[in-house]
Amino acid sequence: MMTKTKKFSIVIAGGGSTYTAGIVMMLLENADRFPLRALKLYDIDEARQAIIAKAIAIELKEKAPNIEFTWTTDPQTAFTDVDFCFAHIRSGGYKMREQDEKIPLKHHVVGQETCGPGGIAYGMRSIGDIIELIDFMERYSPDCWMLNYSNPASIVAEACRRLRPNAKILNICDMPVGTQRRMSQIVGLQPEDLEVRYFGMNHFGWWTSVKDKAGHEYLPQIRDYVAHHGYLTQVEVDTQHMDASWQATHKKAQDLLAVDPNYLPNTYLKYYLYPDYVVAHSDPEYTRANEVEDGREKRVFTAAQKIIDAGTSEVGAFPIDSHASFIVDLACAIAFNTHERMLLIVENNGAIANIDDDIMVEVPCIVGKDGAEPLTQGKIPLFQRGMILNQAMVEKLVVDAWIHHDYQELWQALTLSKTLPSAQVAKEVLDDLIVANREYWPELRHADHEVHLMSESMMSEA
Ligand SMILES: NC(=O)c1ccc[n+]([C@@H]2O[C@H](COP(=O)([O-])OP(=O)(O)OC[C@H]3O[C@@H](n4cnc5c(N)ncnc54)[C@H](O)[C@@H]3O)[C@@H](O)[C@H]2O)c1
Ligand SMILES: O=P(O)(O)OC[C@H]1O[C@H](O[C@H]2[C@H](O)[C@@H](O)[C@@H](O)O[C@@H]2CO)[C@H](O)[C@@H](O)[C@@H]1O
Ligand SMILES: [Mn+2]
Repeated sequence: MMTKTKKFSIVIAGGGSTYTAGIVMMLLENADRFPLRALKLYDIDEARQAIIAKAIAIELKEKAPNIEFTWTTDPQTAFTDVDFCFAHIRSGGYKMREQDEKIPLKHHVVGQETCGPGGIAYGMRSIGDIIELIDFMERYSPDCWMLNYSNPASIVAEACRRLRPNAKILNICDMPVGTQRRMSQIVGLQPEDLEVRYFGMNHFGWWTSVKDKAGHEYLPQIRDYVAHHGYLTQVEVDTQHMDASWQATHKKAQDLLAVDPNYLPNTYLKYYLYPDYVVAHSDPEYTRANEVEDGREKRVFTAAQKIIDAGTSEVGAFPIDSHASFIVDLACAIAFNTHERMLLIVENNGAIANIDDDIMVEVPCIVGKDGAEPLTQGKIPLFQRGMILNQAMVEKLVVDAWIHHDYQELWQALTLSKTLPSAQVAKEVLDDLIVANREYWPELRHADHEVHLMSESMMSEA
């Protein structure tokens, strides 16, 4: 365990991310509990990262000149002498997110960043990149911890479990944090006043209890609210939430709750429970990738350029992404052995009693210097168990396909996904995704020719 006086060295992988500047500002705000001696940005896109980095350099010179700040595209420089790696890379960038969303929609199938075929395509791009980051970290700073929130977190976590089982990596998502904040507004408390029980996988789970520290259960009250309004609250909690598409997602939770009124659903279940509704309400010519390019990305890069041009952040400092303080909570839990309770993506090993041990689940964990210890959530009902087992096998098939370079396994993954209506449509979507991802995916081998022909003739008979 580290002493409270220790100052940390961190590297942010994906330095050119739309989130980097807000997270650096958040780190400054949290400097009293998580002091920094060095901060590095690492990215493979030198030009993109340089815009964010030069602006941050100006801000840090004005606000925290004692932090040694550098940016680089060289892995050795980036990963040497670091205590934590915060990883938020986007393999393939917004150009490929757009393809993940638009290709399935062309086939009248859900087109989304982390769910359905888009998430599978993104997973096939991310696995190799995250494994590479882990290897850099282990080579140059073997004691370093990676706090990963690069998506698709669920597939990435399963790939890490398979390929780097002993790596010091914790996978975390901000969705439960954000929704818990909405729940706290619904009941008139602060997020930190609430303690939850939750089970599922990333972007795919249910709250079974929301209590205050005295043990009062708010689930019924929140359920009544969500049944009428979804998670829509009146307070502007952060700018990302205010985009109309996010508001619609929070509102749709009321229809998710209707399917099982016992538990509070994760908003992204809409992609699995109402895929036809999602497709009908999507614009195949203008998806979330375009919204972000025209919104968050433009805002962040314009603000950075303004600071660079003026040579001072007085023209408009980056906003603090206070929402991201959960990353500091996680880092502190490891650094200071705080045993904080947080929702993380971990190997099940009995946490959910009636699903397989080797599924990567999202459950409350106690976090300390050795990592995360999942808290048992007991047995779950048939409906959720069926949904989880289905989705878990989809994600396992994706990782199998990536490891074996196997077309058949990837086709099976898409076929199994609740977001696709048939093996035929799954094949058509997959074949288009393969063309679009040629630069990023391993080249997939087709199964034995005879078996393949047989399956084609079986399909034409049907
Ligand atoms: N888990 C969560 O809750 C959560 C929340 C928000 C965002 N995210 C994820 O954070 C990531 C960043 O999102 P964004 O919208 O800011 O994307 P972005 O495209 O703006 O930033 C990602 C950066 O990663 C860089 N990059 C890509 N591949 C890389 C590699 N192999 N090594 C180093 N850098 C690489 C890109 O060049 C880019 O600068 C995405 O994966 C997104 O899905 C996760
Ligand atoms: O469409 P984007 O790029 O704006 O967001 C995609 C991410 O969505 C989730 O994060 C939400 C979070 O759930 C919400 O509480 C709020 O803070 O906004 C975030 C979006 O910026 C999701 O958890 C991430 O994994 C996605 O990358
Ligand atoms: Mn997430």
